[in-house]
Amino acid sequence: MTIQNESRRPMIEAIGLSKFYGPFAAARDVTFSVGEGELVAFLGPNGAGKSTTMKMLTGYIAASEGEARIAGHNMMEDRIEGSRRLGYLPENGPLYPEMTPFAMLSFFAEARGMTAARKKDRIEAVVDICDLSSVIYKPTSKLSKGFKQRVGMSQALLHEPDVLILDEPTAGLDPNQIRGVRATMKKLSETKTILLSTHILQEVEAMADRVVMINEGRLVYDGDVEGLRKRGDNDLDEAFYSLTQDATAQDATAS
Ligand SMILES: Nc1ncnc2c1ncn2[C@@H]1O[C@H](COP(=O)(O)OP(=O)(O)OP(=O)(O)O)[C@@H](O)[C@H]1O
Repeated sequence: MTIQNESRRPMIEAIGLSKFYGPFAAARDVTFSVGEGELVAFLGPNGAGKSTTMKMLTGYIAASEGEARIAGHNMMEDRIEGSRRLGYLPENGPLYPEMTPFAMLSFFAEARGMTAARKKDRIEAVVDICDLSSVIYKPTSKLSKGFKQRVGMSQALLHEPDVLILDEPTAGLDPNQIRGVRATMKKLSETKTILLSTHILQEVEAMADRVVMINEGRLVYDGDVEGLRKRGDNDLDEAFYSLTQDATAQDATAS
């Protein structure tokens, strides 16, 4: 990716997002944006607040404070328009595990008001992209973790969104499956804006050229992979360690 973020149209915007559960802040004043065509890794240890922030960005849960925008649409006030542009892979994979992938994709295509011809085209397209042809008539609950993730991905891609928010798309997969999912995402990143969460550093190195990192609900880094590496004496593991020690002491700007 050669264009700097500043010159791109913002497609995913977190503007001072906070989520409180009683006195506990799962996310606190999280602000960042992802420009058109960028693939950004959303990094943080378990429990850092990645899923919570992604759920606010997609409009799946309401923010306690702040605003989420997708392609310029406020996801609380204008969620339908924003959702037309957005594909979301939730952390626990596809909905409706008792359905077959074909039944689920048909259901979502109809719910989105697709014509019969478009429904057929789009189902064929996502079955091809996600390599699902061997399982489309098997109940999703009976599929391997890798196939379940791909079913979730097919649902996220069905309406041809140009923005993708993917919550740990490689979680629980074996190395071959991870390779497949990464290849799919690299291909998708040629035409789409992608935010993907992970707590795996190799994933960041392999996929993204920008990293947004949170710890204990707060943003602790927003910059390129090289800048992150420098935070840890040229070692990503070290950078991750130091940025997750004391969230309140961190400077959230890139070096
Ligand atoms: N509905 C809820 N009620 C209370 N606490 C919650 C709720 N949802 C999330 N949390 C807490 O908020 C914090 C952030 O959770 P979140 O799932 O966003 O983290 P994460 O970075 O996605 O972690 P992981 O990588 O383990 O999925 C955790 O401490 C979690 O227990």
